[in-house]
Amino acid sequence: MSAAPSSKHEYSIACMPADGIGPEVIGAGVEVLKTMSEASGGAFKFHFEDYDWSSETYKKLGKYIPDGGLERLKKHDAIFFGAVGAPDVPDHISLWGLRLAICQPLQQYANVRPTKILRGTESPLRKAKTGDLDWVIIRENSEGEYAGQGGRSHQGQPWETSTEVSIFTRHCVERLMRFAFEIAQKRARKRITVVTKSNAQRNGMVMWDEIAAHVAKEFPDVEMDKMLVDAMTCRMVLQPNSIDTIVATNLHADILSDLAAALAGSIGIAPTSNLDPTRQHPSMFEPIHGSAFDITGNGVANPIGTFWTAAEMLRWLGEETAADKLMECIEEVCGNGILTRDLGGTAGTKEVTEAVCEAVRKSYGSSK
Ligand SMILES: NC(=O)C1=CN([C@@H]2O[C@H](COP(=O)(O)OP(=O)(O)OC[C@H]3O[C@@H](n4cnc5c(N)ncnc54)[C@H](O)[C@@H]3O)[C@@H](O)[C@H]2O)C=CC1
Ligand SMILES: CC(=O)C(=O)O
Ligand SMILES: [K+]
Ligand SMILES: [Mn+2]
Repeated sequence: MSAAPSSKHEYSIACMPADGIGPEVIGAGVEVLKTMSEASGGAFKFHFEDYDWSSETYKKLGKYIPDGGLERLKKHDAIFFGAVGAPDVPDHISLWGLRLAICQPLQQYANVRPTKILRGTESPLRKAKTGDLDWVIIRENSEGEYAGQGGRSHQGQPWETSTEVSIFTRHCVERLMRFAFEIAQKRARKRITVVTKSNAQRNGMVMWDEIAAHVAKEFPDVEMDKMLVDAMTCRMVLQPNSIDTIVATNLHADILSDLAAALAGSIGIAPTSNLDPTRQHPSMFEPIHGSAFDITGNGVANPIGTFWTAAEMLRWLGEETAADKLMECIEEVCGNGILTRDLGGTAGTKEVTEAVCEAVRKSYGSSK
């Protein structure tokens, strides 16, 4: 069972780089975490266990997760995940075979996706500077459009039929809304935007709105507004400063969070936490991006999204001070212009990783 934040300061981490640039960025993330542990003089420790579950495993064995695999995963405090997806496996097989096959049974129902413009980096938005865009998107991560309900019949026939049914249950929407409002309440601006599409989607999304309004009553100090998802894309681009916390469905938030990352500079910087807020199961931490086969093996993948992910994992495990320190080191390195190509720089994955490790050592006063 997953540990609640505790005084033991020793954590068992399942390391699952999986596909594409996953091994490159997770390798870099593990290096940074080990450096932090060492530089802190062992104030906290990690026991990493490697899991080679990937599209290669699938091609060899016909499945991503071996029998009994989920039970093995449950004994860890957290899962540090790269990305799944390979050019020669259909994307729906890989995503359902690994990422969703972990998130759903482990009830990691809250997906947290913060974004901001890091120091030393630029937003493609002309007027947005560091500090102007500082959002956290809370994505429903257990049902909605990715519930997996539906089917296909009469394949290949002119009358072929397929359904992709969105599922919204009161139980799941309510627990997610409460989680999102709690996050909004802890942030300085105490402001939440409930993203919806209740004009066109007249059942599930109408219930979604009603539950949001109901939960909002428990949080009188949180200012809530509601926005249709199409209009939300305009607001994100035109008035980034008017937004703080966003709560949205599985699909809507998936799309909005890639947009958010790009508006903050690059998809290569953004982290994701797949949380089981009850802490009954381990939570899973991953960069927001996918396996990026177009740049795999070139040594250019931006590891910042994975470092920020590592910071979010530290925070969840109760190592707040270390998490803040790591974020400060990331921003220092970016501020010094050590940036990968996606952020307009020339540094490779290795250079950025070494710079962050050095900043970590300095920050703990153990620079070599
Ligand atoms: N959670 C997961 O495991 C996810 C898996 N995927 C899978 O990944 C595969 C590729 O999907 P795409 O739609 O291409 O999305 P992607 O996020 O892998 O790549 C989109 C674009 O962003 C660039 N990019 C991504 N991460 C980067 C980084 N760290 N540094 C620099 N550039 C970066 C890529 O080079 C590419 O041009 C597919 O199989 C997809 O299903 C996609 C998203 C999430
Ligand atoms: C699958 C995907 O794109 C995501 O989880 O963000
Ligand atoms: K990922
Ligand atoms: Mn996505």
